[in-house]
Amino acid sequence: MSTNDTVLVLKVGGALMQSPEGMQGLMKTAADMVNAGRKVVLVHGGGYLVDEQLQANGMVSEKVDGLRVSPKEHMPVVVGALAGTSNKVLQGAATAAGATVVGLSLADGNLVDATIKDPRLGMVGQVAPKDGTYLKFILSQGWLPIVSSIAMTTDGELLNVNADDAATVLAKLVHGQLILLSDVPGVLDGKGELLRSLNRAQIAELVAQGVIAKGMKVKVEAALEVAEQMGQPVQVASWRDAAQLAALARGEHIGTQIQP
Ligand SMILES: Nc1ncnc2c1ncn2[C@@H]1O[C@H](COP(=O)(O)OP(=O)(O)O)[C@@H](O)[C@H]1O
Ligand SMILES: CC(=O)N[C@@H](CCC(=O)OP(=O)(O)O)C(=O)O
Repeated sequence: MSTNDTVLVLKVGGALMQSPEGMQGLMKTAADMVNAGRKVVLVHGGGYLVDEQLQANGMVSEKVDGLRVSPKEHMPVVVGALAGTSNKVLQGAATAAGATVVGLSLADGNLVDATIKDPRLGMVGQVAPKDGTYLKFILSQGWLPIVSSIAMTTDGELLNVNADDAATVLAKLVHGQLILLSDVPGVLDGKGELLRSLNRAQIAELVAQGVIAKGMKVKVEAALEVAEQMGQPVQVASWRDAAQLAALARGEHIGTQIQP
């Protein structure tokens, strides 16, 4: 059961940063919740900005099954875009909305164990929960942590973690309620209609049919893993819709429920 003490882990994708109104609406919702005593962790991507910055630096980037192949020489740009610009742009918007913000990454405070996921993907990280002390301290102060998906190996090598996976690991770390917010209202069927609820078998069928693909495949798989591990549904919804955000603040279910 979710209570006022349950940590809400909200993940936002990179498209949010391309929408000033979307960003303002989401940050107002988050800041109001925090200032009302809710514990909220904001985890973010920034895929669009990574694309833009790699291109501006003359680097060609490709994704395999929704994951960015990340050669070592791309990492300074990737880290700059995610842990730098994206994190600070979001911090600015949340500060303006009235929250006290700590901007950090998965590499901070021993939060996660990070290793290379698959050498064929380069410096893409796979993460597991490690120590929640730092995050819980930030939350105990009534502050809003905004976390980028850059992680670090024990040897100090920086890794690029898909932001849906980053949100997953933090939800597990604090046993929080996970909500993945994207630029679509939720998981859509072949006709573009919102699917209110999905279980493992239904997801497998939609993936096999190619209806759930690309970034949504990573998202739904991450959501299913958390839902099953924690025995509670994970929501996939949109940051675009003010009514959905208001419902979210009231603790109502929005978008698609990925069922355990
Ligand atoms: N069945 C589906 N329902 C909704 N979106 C889908 C589906 N299949 C693929 N997608 C794509 O997945 C995108 C969301 O994933 P992604 O781009 O990774 O979002 P974010 O950057 O917000 O994490 C949608 O914008 C859409 O283009
Ligand atoms: C390994 C991997 O795919 N990393 C992602 C991290 C950012 C991300 O996930 O951003 P969105 O949430 O906006 O898609 C990337 O480089 O794009």
